[in-house]
Amino acid sequence: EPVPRNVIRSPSQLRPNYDFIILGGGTSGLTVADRLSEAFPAKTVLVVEYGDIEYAPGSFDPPVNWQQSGASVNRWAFNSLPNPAMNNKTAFVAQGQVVGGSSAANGQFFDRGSRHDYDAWAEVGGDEFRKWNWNGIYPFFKKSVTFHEPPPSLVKQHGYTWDIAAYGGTTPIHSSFPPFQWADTWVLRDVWQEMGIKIAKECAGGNKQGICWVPTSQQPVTARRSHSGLGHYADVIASRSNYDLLVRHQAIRVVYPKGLKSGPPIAQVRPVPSSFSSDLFNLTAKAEIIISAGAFHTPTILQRSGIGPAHFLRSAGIPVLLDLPGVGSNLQDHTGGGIRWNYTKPYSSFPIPSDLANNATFKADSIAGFNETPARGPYTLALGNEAIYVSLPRMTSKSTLSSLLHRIHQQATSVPSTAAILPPGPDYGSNPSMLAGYKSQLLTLATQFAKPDSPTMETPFATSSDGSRLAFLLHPLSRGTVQINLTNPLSQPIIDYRHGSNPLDFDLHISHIRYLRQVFDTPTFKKYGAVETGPGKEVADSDALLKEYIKQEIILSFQHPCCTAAMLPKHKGGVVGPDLKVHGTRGLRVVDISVMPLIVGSHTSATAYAIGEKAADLIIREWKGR
Ligand SMILES: Cc1cc2nc3c(=O)[nH]c(=O)nc-3n(C[C@H](O)[C@H](O)[C@H](O)COP(=O)(O)OP(=O)(O)OC[C@H]3O[C@@H](n4cnc5c(N)ncnc54)[C@H](O)[C@@H]3O)c2cc1C
Repeated sequence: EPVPRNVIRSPSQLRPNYDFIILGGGTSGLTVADRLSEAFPAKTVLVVEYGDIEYAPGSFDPPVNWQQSGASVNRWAFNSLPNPAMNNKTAFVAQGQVVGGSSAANGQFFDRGSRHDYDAWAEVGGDEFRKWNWNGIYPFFKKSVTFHEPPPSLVKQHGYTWDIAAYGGTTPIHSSFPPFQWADTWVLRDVWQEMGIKIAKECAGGNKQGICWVPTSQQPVTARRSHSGLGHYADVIASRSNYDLLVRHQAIRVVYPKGLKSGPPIAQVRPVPSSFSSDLFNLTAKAEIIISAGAFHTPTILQRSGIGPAHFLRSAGIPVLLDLPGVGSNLQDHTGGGIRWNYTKPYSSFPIPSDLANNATFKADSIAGFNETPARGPYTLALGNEAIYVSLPRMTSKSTLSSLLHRIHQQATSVPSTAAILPPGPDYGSNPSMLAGYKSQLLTLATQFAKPDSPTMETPFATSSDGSRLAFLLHPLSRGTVQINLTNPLSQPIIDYRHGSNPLDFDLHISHIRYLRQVFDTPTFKKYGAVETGPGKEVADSDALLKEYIKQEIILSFQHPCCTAAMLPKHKGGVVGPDLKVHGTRGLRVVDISVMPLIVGSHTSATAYAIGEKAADLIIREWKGR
């Protein structure tokens, strides 16, 4: 397809100024840009995006680049600092670097959190933040996506279930169920039911527990990826003369020439690649600067602007404009270890995932099938479509749960222990606002963990003949940081997850793995002679050995970094208020998943869209008629 005329590559093509300037053209950023340019035909919107625009949807998708690893043209790949509590292992974590952001590079698993996850945002924040509870965000989930009901033939073949009441939007962000499932999906589906886990009809409507079918963020029929670069830019741009997109440019910082109260600030931007600070140029917004550069880059823009943890900024030689220690703190992500096994009795399901690697004819047919219309075969599947979600009360004994909750309360109510969990120093562990915020988070999570319908563990499936399954820790208690690189503040940030720095995360992992091991007692696993290869009974029976196993096996990022510019009151270490305005500033908002105060118990793209939709609604209400 031709590149639309509004794609801009050089500053000379820009208008003299814009009403709204959005820094980062990813999942949430383009959602906001689309809605603002639609609502205000007489106002101009500019998006500044680091990456390029890709007009071959699918070119970094299957079959060419299926389940890619490492960096590529459309994504950054980072290694975190070593995690001392995890045998000093580093996390590998990617971020979309393209128009569409991570929605153009992700695994397309398109679930939403439980209603309790969003209610927890409101609870941690307090009364002012109530509009972000489940009832407040649910309409924006519905608006954010067009769900395509599967045809009866697929429903019959795979048993897909859904509840159309959870959807209802007409936005060209599409979700659907693929025509294909691996044959051995049904093995684990049987196993979960034998363990007493119930099949849920729909998990996107706030009640998320049990065995869930999860749609993929893709077009039905063609099975091509649906992402914000298409649905919130390419698909809508023909009718918008007020929506510009500047690609291959990096937002460096915002500047308040006349002080914080006379915003909006100026945005300073430079081309990519660039090694000269003289390449920097200014962009002027009449209404607002809106930051949506993702959980790693949003805090770097703020920190380079002098908005962030004061002591750290001074050590970086940056004049402090605003002391907001929450900028770049509160980093969360999902981690997980799991169980492994081999089948010892004949296991004849075909096809299973390893057939793509081992069976050349099957692989060739799968590639051909993906390119047909309608598409068929395993490459229509992206990351998969099913998972179980289980709460602590449904997996552990009452005494294990109450001991865990007791220890969370102890951490929250004793300042020395709360402080010892956070990063050390005056910006974090000895900062009263950061302590107050973390204490609230712990107490809120303890309440949530006690609820039988609030899952703490996700395990996606299918299996394969040599099986392994992971237990995602949906609500971690450890908190990390993102900081600009002191030797080169314009380069990529330093990511310090600090996984396991709250030792109770190990207790959660231990509960999850012990629970998952019940698969070995099910008739279906016995039928196939499933033999456990990890962790094994001896290890699993010992807290100490199981902890070592977890350290060894754990995956340290499921690619869901978030929460680094949290929506919380300032006295709780928050960066933005309930209207997503940066505390103490004028004309500056953050609208991406950095604003989550607590990570949700789900993959994060659907929530990124919903945050973008709700942010746009707030901004439109404020500027209507002005
Ligand atoms: C490999 C991978 C797999 C994933 N799998 C899934 C999945 O299966 N399901 C799911 O729901 N979620 C998944 N996620 C997570 C999900 O996609 C993201 O959490 C979500 O899309 C983030 O949205 P965002 O708007 O906050 O940021 P992004 O969509 O990442 O947008 C940020 C944008 O800002 C741009 N940018 C950054 N810095 C600058 C700068 N200084 N100047 C200008 N532009 C800048 C980036 O290039 C990017 O386009 C995955 C993510 C990755 C990376």
